[in-house]
Amino acid sequence: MTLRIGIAGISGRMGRLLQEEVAAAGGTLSGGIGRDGDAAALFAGSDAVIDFTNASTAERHAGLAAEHGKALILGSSGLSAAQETAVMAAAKHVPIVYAANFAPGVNLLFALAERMGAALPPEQYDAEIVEMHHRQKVDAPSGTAIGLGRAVARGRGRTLEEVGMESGRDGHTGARATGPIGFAALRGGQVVGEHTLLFAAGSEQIALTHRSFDRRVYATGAVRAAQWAAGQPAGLYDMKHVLGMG
Ligand SMILES: NC(=O)C1=CN([C@@H]2O[C@H](COP(=O)(O)OP(=O)(O)OC[C@H]3O[C@@H](n4cnc5c(N)ncnc54)[C@H](OP(=O)(O)O)[C@@H]3O)[C@@H](O)[C@H]2O)C=CC1
Ligand SMILES: O=C(O)C1=N[C@H](C(=O)O)C[C@H](O)C1
Repeated sequence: MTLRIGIAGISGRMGRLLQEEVAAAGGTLSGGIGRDGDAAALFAGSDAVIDFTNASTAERHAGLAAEHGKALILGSSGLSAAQETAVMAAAKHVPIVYAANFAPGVNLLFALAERMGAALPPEQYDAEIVEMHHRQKVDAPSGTAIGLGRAVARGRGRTLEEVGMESGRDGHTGARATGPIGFAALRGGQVVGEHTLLFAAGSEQIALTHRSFDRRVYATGAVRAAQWAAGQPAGLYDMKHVLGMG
């Protein structure tokens, strides 16, 4: 039997592509909902649900996945700490792939960010993350930018909360502090997604940039994650597990 995949956010930019990618991967589209849809019925009739909606809906869908015993692929960004805690609680009951970014190249960048964080000490190298997205994006910094910040902090043996985030610099900010990771978010036009991680020191700078040209790269990754997750025990996973990078 083919995997029955449901889509939450089916009329959105991602949802429209996900429909095509489910078919291309040989899955069965079990249904799709927008804001007025019946989420409980979607979960009941699916083996796995892919959610690209928004933070509060994602939290609710994590609860429904646990209740119905179904795998969940979570692409929505902008979740608060409390919402992420709720996702972690649901993942005790079902497999959940919660990925800030489903593009393979970005997941390699996460691994490189951790290595760079470990190799380039904060006393000498200021870490800055710049991202740009389309004008419709409602959250900032992007989930991917935060993921990069978390990876750099992890490389430095700390959490992002411990090292601190400096974002929205404006006016008389004073000199840059040593340690916090800087974030800048640009919004405009129809930019699919661009992220640059850079480390600046007194006498050198190193920067890595990822650009997505087509959001289909996320849809392909999310469907691949659904096929992978359906065979996994309960737990919280991300794309590095799906790609065999973790
Ligand atoms: N992790 C990743 O790789 C990626 C993550 N994203 C994230 O995915 C999310 C969606 O992005 P995008 O597709 O561009 O956004 P869109 O705004 O285009 O689509 C979101 C869709 O969610 C639907 N929605 C809103 N509330 C609910 C609800 N309660 N139940 C079901 N559906 C609901 C909306 O439906 P309606 O039409 O009824 O309003 C809308 O169509 C964002 O958080 C974005 O940051 C995006 C790309 C890649
Ligand atoms: O909203 C988007 O479009 C994207 N959101 C994700 C994020 O917040 O990082 C992933 C990708 O950058 C596109």
